[in-house]
Amino acid sequence: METALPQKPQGDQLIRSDNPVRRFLRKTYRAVLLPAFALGLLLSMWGAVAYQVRQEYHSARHEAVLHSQTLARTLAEHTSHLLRQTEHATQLFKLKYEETGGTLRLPEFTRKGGLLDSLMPSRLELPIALYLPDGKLLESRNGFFSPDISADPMFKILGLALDDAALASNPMVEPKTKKWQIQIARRLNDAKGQFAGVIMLMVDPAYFVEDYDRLHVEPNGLVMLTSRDTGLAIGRIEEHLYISDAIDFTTTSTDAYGSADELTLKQPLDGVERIYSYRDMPRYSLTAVVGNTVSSSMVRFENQRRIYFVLATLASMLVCAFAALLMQQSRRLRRSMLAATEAQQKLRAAADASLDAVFLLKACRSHARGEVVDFTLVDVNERGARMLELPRDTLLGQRIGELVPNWRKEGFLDRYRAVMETGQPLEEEFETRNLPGEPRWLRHQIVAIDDGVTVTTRNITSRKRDELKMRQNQAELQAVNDASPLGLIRADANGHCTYVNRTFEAITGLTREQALGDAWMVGVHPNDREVLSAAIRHLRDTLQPFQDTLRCVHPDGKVVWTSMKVAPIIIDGRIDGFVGTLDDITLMRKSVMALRESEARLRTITDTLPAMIAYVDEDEVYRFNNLAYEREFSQSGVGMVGRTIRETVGEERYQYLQPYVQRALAGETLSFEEDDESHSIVRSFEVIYIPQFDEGGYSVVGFHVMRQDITAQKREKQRLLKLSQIDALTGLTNRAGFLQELNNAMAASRDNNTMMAVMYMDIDRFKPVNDTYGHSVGDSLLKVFSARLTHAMRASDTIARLGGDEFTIIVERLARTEDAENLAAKIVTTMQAPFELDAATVSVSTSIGLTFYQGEEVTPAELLNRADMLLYQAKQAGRNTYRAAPVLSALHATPNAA
Ligand SMILES: Nc1nc2c(ncn2[C@@H]2O[C@H](COP(=O)(O)OP(=O)(O)OP(=O)(O)O)[C@@H](O)[C@H]2O)c(=O)[nH]1
Repeated sequence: METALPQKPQGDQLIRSDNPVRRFLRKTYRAVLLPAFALGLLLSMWGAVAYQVRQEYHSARHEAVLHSQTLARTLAEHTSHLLRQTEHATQLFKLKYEETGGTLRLPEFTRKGGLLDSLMPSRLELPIALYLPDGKLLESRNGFFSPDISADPMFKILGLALDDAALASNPMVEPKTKKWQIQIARRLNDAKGQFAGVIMLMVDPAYFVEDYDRLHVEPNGLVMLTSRDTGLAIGRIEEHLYISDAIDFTTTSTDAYGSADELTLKQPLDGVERIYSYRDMPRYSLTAVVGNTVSSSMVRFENQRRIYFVLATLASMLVCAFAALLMQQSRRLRRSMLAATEAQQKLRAAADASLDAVFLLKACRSHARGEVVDFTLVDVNERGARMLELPRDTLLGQRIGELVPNWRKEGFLDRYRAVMETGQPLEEEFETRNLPGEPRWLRHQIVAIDDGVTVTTRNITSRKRDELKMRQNQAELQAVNDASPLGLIRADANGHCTYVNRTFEAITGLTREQALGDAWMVGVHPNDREVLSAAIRHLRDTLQPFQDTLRCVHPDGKVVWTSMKVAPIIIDGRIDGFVGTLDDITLMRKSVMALRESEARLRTITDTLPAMIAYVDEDEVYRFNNLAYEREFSQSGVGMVGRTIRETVGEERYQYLQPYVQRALAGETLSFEEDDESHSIVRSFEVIYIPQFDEGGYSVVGFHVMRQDITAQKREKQRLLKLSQIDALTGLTNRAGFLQELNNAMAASRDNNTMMAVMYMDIDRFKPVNDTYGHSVGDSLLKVFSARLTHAMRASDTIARLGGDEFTIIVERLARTEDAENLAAKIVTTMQAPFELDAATVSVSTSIGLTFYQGEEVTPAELLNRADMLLYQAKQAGRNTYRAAPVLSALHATPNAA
């Protein structure tokens, strides 16, 4: 919670609300101000430097001009002096000439150590000539002179002039020698003062400039004499001599620093820049010019200027660097201000958007002691206003003690004051009923600010409810875990135990505190700890649950057998921990062991029995079988336990057994016979299925099978049965056998819709035979009668002796009734022949009752009775005949008779 929550838009917000043009101008102003200031500073500085350099330049230039001028003056004075000396030489000649009455000649005058040498350096060997008054050359020395100068203006002037002044010509080029010369001439007078001729000397100006070294001209400096009238000039630079007739120059005589004559060549002599000055020699129309090179004249200035520029450059760099630094700092400051403003706005927005109610409170102090007695609400966000259920504007400026009842009583004032005094923030959660609306849970954060506190409040009622719910769930989960019959253990990814339930404590004998961390391993039997290592490896390799049996050992040595299951807790494909369960199987294991012993005993017993015994579960899978069963059904020595009946007995036999199996699994105890023709001999088995119910007796969980070979018993039974159905005297089927056969024949007739016949016959007057010949002869007659009857019938016919002298015959698959009647007639006839007996020959006859059957609804007894009735009718008809009729309509129809 920050200490300030601005109420109004700040400066940057105002800027943001400006129109784009003003914003652009402000930005431009901010961007340009500092660079412009730096630029102005640089311009001012460089302007000052330039001004100073310019001043220095002019000063240096002026000094250079003055220096040149001094040299030019020296040159001019030297030249003037020499020329004046030349004039004096002419004057001396004049004087001597006139003294000698015009006899002085040049040799005399110019001889070594003569008059001329007294005035002029002899080494000059100045050309000298003496002209007659008519202008003709009288004599000359050291040079060429024109032979006639009568037309020369200077000669004319001298001829006319009366004064004694010498005339000097302008510098000129002597046409013949092409040398530059100054002619100095003086009038000679004779004794009468008449014009007697002219003495003339010629001076080569080169001489003046050749005397260069005296002037101390700077290296590469120029020394020059020039004629203002002719433009002829002769100069020297170092060892080079320049002669020109086209030197053009201008002169300036004043400048800002006082008088200084400077000369400027319009056409430079060479590429070297010089500062020239001059000195006029008006008498000779000459100007002495001296020029020093700028490089040598201005060397001090150049050094000075260089220093100025270096210093100015350094200063400029400093200004630029400083300006750049200022701009950078300005940008940073600007960014910081923007960031601060933005952060302030975001903070405000965050405060308004916050899930928390935010209150900014300023301390109210008592006048007397300055003690904090209340707090004024300086700012509050929207959520805070909603919490107090008042508009925000209304809340601002109000005292919190008046806004929230019981605020002081519940100790908030003291806590706020404590936060202010200690500076330590306070965070607490509490339930309040002081605020409008429902009672609620609040989380309160109090932070000290300057002379107040900020209070951040969040409604955590729902979270508190969730926590309560979660604690309830945890308690429930704890109770469930503790009530679980399974021991539960939770371990982290390193296998360190973090939780066990009560059952785990009971199984391992360790308390929860003892089990945490790695200590729970001591509860595992030392020989089984490798199982745990294997479990961890398995889980890490496969991420699949692991199950095995594990022994736990209590501190007192008691061993508990458990079934252990461990599964990894996988989060994002990585093992985050493990959850394991321990199931106490000690009792079950004892039961299993006891069961195994019992089963072993049972197996021992049942293996000694000849009967085949097995147990099949509800899935028709063998769970037990004895040795006899295995011998009967095992294929290739493969055990049967775990295999189904279908797999064991084969598909064909299973189809036969399936109905019985289903009946047994439906809860029926049943017994049936099963014939086995799979071997070379046909064997019969008696099979008994006894269902096994679960403990409650409600559902069938399987059935017991008892199977024994009854082939021998069955054969004996059949033999006895057969014996019981045979008449001992005649070997024919007796009454019981006949009734069985009759029953079978009637069923076949019905099934096949075929007709059959039943004959009931009796020997006529048999009693007299017994009476006459004795009972044994009677028996013999019965035997022979039976044999003759058997002979007369087909093998497929059934012939029986019901008793006494009564016989019955079953004829099946009759095509017509007539066939049976013909058979009856044939029997009657056959029996009429005498019977040759051992003791006597006896003649008897027989009577037959014949009836037919083809699916009618009559019983065997009724059918037989019907034949008996027809026999009676045959007897009544006088015997030795037969009577035939259908079984039902016989009473109403007239029976056929032989
Ligand atoms: N020898 C001998 N006689 C028998 C046997 N069983 C019954 N009898 C006699 O057979 C005689 C049967 O006589 P009946 O059929 O009643 O009389 P019948 O003389 O044949 O007279 P009708 O049948 O009316 O022609 C009786 O006298 C019986 O005692 C027997 O197994 N052996």
